[in-house]
Amino acid sequence: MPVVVVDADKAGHQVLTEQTTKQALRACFGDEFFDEQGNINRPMLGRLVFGTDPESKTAKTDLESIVHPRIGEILREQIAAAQAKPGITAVILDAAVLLETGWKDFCDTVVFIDVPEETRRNRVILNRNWTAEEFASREANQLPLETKKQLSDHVIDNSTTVEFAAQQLRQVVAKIAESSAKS
Ligand SMILES: CC(C)(COP(=O)(O)OP(=O)(O)OC[C@H]1O[C@@H](n2cnc3c(N)ncnc32)[C@H](O)[C@@H]1O)[C@@H](O)C(=O)NCCC(=O)NCCS
Ligand SMILES: Nc1ncnc2c1ncn2[C@@H]1O[C@H](COP(=O)(O)OP(=O)(O)OP(=O)(O)O)[C@@H](O)[C@H]1O
Repeated sequence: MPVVVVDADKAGHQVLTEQTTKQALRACFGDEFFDEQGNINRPMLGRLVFGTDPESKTAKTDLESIVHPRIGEILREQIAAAQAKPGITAVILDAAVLLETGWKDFCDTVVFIDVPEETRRNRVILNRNWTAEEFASREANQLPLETKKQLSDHVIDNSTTVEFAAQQLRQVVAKIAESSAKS
């Protein structure tokens, strides 16, 4: 089943390398968030915006107001490019903040990937080198998962293997493709 995945985290990283964004971020956050080559220090910015300091919330709002419009543009472009490819069954937009940002409007259907809290925490500690605190603060900065789940059209259980989750995803994509072929 040919699908294209558009990754919002990747688009976010790309935006942080663009000159216009870097100028706006330097003006907003200062030189200390850049290394000697002029690249943004992502871990440092992450610590600020997902931190417990009183200024963290404002910093996150400032960061998002700078980067989200441009990320949205890139996502739209990537989705359009994927749709133009021959033989594509679906385009999957992978975005943690899909509902918060309104990027949901680029989609026909919203799929929630369901994983118990302890498993989620263990996976990112193991694979992303996050601490339990980093995991908690990222999630606390998103809509509550129960809300995300309620606002979604489909739920996929990813508590076990990637293969099992992929199998469910294939079924969801087939169902959507079938109903859009009918309409
Ligand atoms: C703060 C930044 C510099 C931290 O970079 P870092 O490499 O540590 O994280 P990365 O970008 O890989 O994101 C990893 C995860 O953090 C969470 N996260 C990232 N940004 C946000 C956000 N604005 N709100 C809530 N959670 C977020 C998501 O679960 C995401 O999948 C970076 O995340 C960023 O620029 N965020 C703003 C853009 C954005 O919203 N990106 C997420 C698109 S889904
Ligand atoms: N079924 C699975 N078995 C083992 N590890 C998994 C499984 N599914 C995902 N992971 C791992 O869990 C971590 C988080 O998964 P993933 O990046 O897909 O989540 P995400 O919801 O997109 O997170 P974020 O929104 O923060 O990017 C990754 O390191 C990934 O490799």
